[in-house]
Amino acid sequence: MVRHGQSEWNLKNLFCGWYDAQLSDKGVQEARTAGRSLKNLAYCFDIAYTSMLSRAQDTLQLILCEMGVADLPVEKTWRLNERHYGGLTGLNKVETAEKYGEEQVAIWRRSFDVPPPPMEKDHPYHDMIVKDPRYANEPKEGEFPMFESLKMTIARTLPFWNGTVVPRILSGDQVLIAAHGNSLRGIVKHLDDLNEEQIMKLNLPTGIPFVYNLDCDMKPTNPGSFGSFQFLGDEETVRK
Ligand SMILES: O=C1c2ccccc2C(=O)c2c1cc(NS(=O)(=O)c1ccccc1O)c(O)c2O
Repeated sequence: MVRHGQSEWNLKNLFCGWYDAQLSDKGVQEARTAGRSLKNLAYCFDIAYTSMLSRAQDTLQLILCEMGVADLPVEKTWRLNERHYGGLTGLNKVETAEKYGEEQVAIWRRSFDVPPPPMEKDHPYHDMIVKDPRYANEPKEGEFPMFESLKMTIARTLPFWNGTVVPRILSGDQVLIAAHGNSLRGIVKHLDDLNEEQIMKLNLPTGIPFVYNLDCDMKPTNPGSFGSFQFLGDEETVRK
């Protein structure tokens, strides 16, 4: 699995969520480097999954090109999208604190199930996101989020993991997932049976692939430092 490379909004430290920010130049380089390390380590995949957002899709394409397998089957799902930050989408640190106060920010930072405020109809990015043709078929009516807590994000990512990825892996396929910090947290929390505090401490670095080897009970077999995945290439700090 790999978290997308740095995006233009990561660079500006803005809440991005479902806004379709592009990769920064650094993010493009990170994705290429990830592809080269996967190629050098002779990884080969039968299928790849990614989100509906360009920063993850482009990271995946750059990786596949570097590996020389640009024609690998790819499936895209909203369930791998980044957490939806609701009304905070597009705000930076100062604007968030100004608008909601340091106290509220501190509560949000340490909460697993406290959601941000919803993205209202008059939000600058509301129509751009809700009316995007990429979401014509899904999420289904009533499933389209206007805000998500981390708990809510994990709850809509795991049905994809259990319903689509697990059968693939049990059939013997090697799977590559290019997604986002919080949707990948959901999968890691599930595989390593982490509690809420542990998963909130885990900050996956951008563009560094990490590997799970799973047994026939879908339990991780490789021991690891934090959780049981292992980073390829140099490991950055993965804790806050
Ligand atoms: O306000 C939030 C927040 C609000 C609502 C849901 C989740 C979070 C959240 O997860 C979070 C926040 C702030 C910061 N740090 S910060 O206050 O320095 C900050 C604020 C705004 C934009 C970027 C920043 O780095 C974090 O590191 C977070 O993980």
